Amino acid sequence: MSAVLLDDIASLVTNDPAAGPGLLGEVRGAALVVEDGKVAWLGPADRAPACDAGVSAAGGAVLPGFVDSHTHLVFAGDRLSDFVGRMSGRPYAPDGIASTVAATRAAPDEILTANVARLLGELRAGGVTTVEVKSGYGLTVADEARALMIARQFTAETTFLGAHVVPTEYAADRAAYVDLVTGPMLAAAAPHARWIDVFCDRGAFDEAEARAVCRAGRAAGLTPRLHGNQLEPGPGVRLAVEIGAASVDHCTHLTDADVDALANSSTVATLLPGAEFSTRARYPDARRLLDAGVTVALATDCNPGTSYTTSMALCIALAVREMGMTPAEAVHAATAGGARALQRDDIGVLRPGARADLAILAAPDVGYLAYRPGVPLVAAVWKDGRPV
Ligand SMILES: N=CN[C@@H](CCC(=O)O)C(=O)O
Ligand SMILES: [Zn+2]
Repeated sequence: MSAVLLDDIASLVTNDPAAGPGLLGEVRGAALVVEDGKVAWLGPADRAPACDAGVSAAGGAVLPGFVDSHTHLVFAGDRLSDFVGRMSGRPYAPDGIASTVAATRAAPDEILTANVARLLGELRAGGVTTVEVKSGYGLTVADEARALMIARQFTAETTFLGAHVVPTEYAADRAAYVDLVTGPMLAAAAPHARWIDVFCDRGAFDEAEARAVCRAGRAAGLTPRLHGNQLEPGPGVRLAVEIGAASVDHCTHLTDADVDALANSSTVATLLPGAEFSTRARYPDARRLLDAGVTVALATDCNPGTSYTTSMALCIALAVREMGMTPAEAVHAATAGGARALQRDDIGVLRPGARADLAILAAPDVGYLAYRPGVPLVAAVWKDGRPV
């Protein structure tokens, strides 16, 4: 296959400290060569090798494609009325999930598949090149397996979230539902999933239930990741660290002990500011986590209940404006941080041998993603070395 030179890059974010200074490993006045879907070379433009073809970045910034490590894309219907209620002061509660479960169970495969495709198109247009997708709005053996099979058509990063909430038909017997999730539902889901997740929070699952779900998932070959500490301080972060989860997501209400535990672990803290925006909740304190040495990721949490956005740029802007991150830290968290949360080293970075997944901005610096909030700055997206 022929080599393609991407030239006229004002600022190239590599996330590779060997390539340039700072957290982002930035090269100014750069070029990048793509071959066979991978990065073959990058560096100052005046040292670029000759190539068969060339593309101009038109003086824009180029960065690794965003890695969205937390989404719930397989659903039907919407929850606009919940959102409107919250904007008038009603608090978020997980019981709203039941209405999305009902709509999702009733929807034919074609509707769910088309919905995922539409949302993935939005994510892609906004610069996301890798996406994790959870089940969790089926909550029966057949509906959870179906959600994962649909998600698998689009991504290898699929997550079994049968333990999202206890569905209404099991309200009188929670233990029976945990048995279902850790038994027949897990058996049906595992062939279609890489990860297992559990919502460990008020109104969802307690520590013992969450531990049982994670243990069963690990025994079935899935790696745990958790929703934790979204609604109140609780056991989620502690449990995630204890079991060696890849990531604990939300992290809005943390104790000093939680922050210490994360700092001394390999578990990533994935922050989801779209959820705080759309539930009018307090934002997580990213500064506190970063200063303690915790690895932080940013993700959209795209779902109809708490965060119906596909815009990673919005998440970056909120992280900078509301959570104490610098623009560089937020961009790093949305790229390299997401890759860490998915335990991937071939994405979230641009260096020779990495996947040529990248976004080209109609702006000269990635700081513009926060500086110009709400403006669609992603001019082009390449996945595996090809414009998409
Ligand atoms: N918090 C748990 N799950 C989703 C919300 C699901 C919903 O309300 O539909 C989240 O990550 O925010
Ligand atoms: Zn979630």
